Amino acid sequence: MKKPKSKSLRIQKRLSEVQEIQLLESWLESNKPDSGSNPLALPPLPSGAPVGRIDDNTFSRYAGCKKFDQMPLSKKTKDGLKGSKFSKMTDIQKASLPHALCGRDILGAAKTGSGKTLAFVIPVSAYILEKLYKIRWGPEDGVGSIIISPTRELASQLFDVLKSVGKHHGFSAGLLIGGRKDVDTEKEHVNDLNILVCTPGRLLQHMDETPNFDCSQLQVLVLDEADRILDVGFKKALNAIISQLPKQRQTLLFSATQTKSVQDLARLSLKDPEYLSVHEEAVTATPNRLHQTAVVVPLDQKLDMLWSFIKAHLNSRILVFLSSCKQVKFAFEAFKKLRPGIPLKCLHGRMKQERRMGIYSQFCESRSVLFSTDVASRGLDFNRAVDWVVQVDCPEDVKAYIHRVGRTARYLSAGRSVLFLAPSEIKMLEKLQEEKVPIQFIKANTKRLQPVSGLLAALLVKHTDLQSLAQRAFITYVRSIHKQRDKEVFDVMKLPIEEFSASMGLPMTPKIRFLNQKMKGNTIYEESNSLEEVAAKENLLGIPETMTSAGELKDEEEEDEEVGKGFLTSKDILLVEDGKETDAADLVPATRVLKKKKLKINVHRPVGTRVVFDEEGNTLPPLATLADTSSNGSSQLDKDKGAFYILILLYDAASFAVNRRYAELREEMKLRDKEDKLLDRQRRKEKRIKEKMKVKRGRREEEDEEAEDDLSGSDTEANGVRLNKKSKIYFECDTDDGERKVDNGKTAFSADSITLAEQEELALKLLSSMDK
Ligand SMILES: Nc1ncnc2c1ncn2[C@@H]1O[C@H](COP(=O)(O)OP(=O)(O)OP(=O)(O)O)[C@@H](O)[C@H]1O
Repeated sequence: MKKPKSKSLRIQKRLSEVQEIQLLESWLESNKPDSGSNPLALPPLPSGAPVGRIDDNTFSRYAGCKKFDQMPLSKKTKDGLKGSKFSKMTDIQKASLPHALCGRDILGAAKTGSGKTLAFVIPVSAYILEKLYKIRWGPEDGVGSIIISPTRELASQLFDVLKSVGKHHGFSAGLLIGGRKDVDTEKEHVNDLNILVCTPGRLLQHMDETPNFDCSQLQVLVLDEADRILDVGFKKALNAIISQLPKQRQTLLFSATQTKSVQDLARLSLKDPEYLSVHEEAVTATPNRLHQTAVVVPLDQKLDMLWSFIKAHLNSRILVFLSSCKQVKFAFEAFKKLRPGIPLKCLHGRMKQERRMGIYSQFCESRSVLFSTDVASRGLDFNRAVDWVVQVDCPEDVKAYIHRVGRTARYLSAGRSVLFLAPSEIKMLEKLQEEKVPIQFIKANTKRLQPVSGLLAALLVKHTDLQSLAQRAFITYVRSIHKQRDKEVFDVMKLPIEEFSASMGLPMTPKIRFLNQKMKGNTIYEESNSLEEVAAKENLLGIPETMTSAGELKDEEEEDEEVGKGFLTSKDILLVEDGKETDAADLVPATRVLKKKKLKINVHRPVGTRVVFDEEGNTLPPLATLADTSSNGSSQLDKDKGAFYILILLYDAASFAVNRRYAELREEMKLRDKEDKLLDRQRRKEKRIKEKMKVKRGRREEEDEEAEDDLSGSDTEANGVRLNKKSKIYFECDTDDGERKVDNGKTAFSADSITLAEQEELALKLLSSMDK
């Protein structure tokens, strides 16, 4: 009896949905604007209308809308947007939403922090919602939409936005990222999800391993940071993913630095894509509220400069970019021990995922300094609260620069950035300017530089683990420069190797084999290696570890050692239909110096003399100050407290201390070496003497036997014994100087130094004494 009742209820429900759709269609029809009518005057959509996609005819109507309210979005989406405090659309949202809602493929480009996320999250949720309503999309229909992000943190952030905007909806969504342990539980749930937010590696893993994983019904594919995902680092993984997706789908590509490569786009089988570059005509490629500066800092002073910068901005939230995990680890560990007076954190691809997420949220919440690799360079929003972006290591290209600085000055907020350029990297400044990056070149104020090299040297003596970290960081940095593609900016032969090593507190310059070979004219890694090959060899620079599938697997392996923690964390929520939330995702010891370069720092200079460097790294006359900006010569410090002046200072005392310490260490090592050699020589000498003695003793015994044969008498045995005994004493008390002590205290010469005649004479004496 119950069955027919529930069936009738279902029919009733379906009918009301059909009525809702009809209501919407009639509303759309009746509200069709006359040409020239003001789109802002559109009345709101009927409450609860299941609006998703629009057709080409209705598209133009929404082309001029400025608010989310005016768009053909469902009440639930609008409520979600309102709840997240989004009302006015940003330029990219205005430009892309109507197209996206029409089901068109889009290549969306807009400056960093301009709201691209919503530009794809809204159509995705709108479309999935529409599907849910119109064709009764259910778990059995499989995955309807996939959003791919290059990093785990970004995927997680996207997922949060989706949750917030889709709060009132009933679709299910899941976060699939590397570094999470409970893949099996993930496999059980993944088939029930309508929307997947994922990193390429993990998605591919599910495609390969999860039974019945079905993407054949996929409707919308989104690539956030599209140029990065289409880059060589992800090429194989992405090709494998694409090969398993249906060609009939909508594809949305968004990035601040969009790809226009025909080859890339062909891989994605885009259909007449809309290229929406809202800031293409803009004077600058970066946000207008971002104040960008660059300063020339010799490589061996970059740590001094960073330390001074941090000490001068203790009340700021600072994001520091370094080029490799090892450098991040070293700078973080060393600076932490030096206690700058502000909390320090670090983020890199070799960290366990939970820790990464924890650090990310902590940095969003409180004032601190975050040392990071490029893993944090794209997409992350850090609560729009980053005051400063400091690029200690030069970014690999202009794109990387734009994404790094884009972590500040997001949406309507302001921000500042500073780029430390080594004299050999100055070409980067030109490249940035060519790409419409309004960067102001400033000179260093040497007065406020606080050198840390001396302190680091002392730390490294105390903490051997830190010394090994420093060595690795040094080698990784040098190698990364060698592997950079842009040889105009990066030239490993121009690096002040010894000075750089000393600036990290290292007592000796670590040996770098490839550099040695390069100097001899043979490079280990050919310059013609593709980035992909290089990336396969090592995860360096613009290829953050997490972004390569290899990197992700490694992290997963590490994490697999940890048992018992589930993948269904509170951050990965499946929004289930009833609205309830369900839990868902090289060191060679330093012995030889490769190239003797003349130290720029004159150690014979009297301590306390101030040295000022110009932008080429050359010394300037004493007390030259570099505080003025190049353009007007006015003191930037006076103008703006926050602006960055550098600061070079009394370098002598520190460098003198470092050099003295190195000299002491060298002396100590020389002494130990000498002692070891002496000991070894002595041991070998003793061995030789013993062997000779053995031979002599044998000869002596033979002679004694002969003598015995010549002698008459009855106590031969006793005599022989006595003779042997004396012989033993005679030879056993060898001294090092070739003298032998006999048991009666008289000195006798060794068998080596007495002649045969003397030996015979001695034997006769002994025999005669025995006769007595
Ligand atoms: N319409 C809007 N109204 C108010 N705030 C918005 C709006 N759209 C986006 N934002 C906010 O602007 C900030 C930047 O947005 P988002 O992260 O989407 O930028 P993006 O263009 O994707 O940046 P990136 O290029 O770095 O990835 C976020 O804090 C977001 O909440």
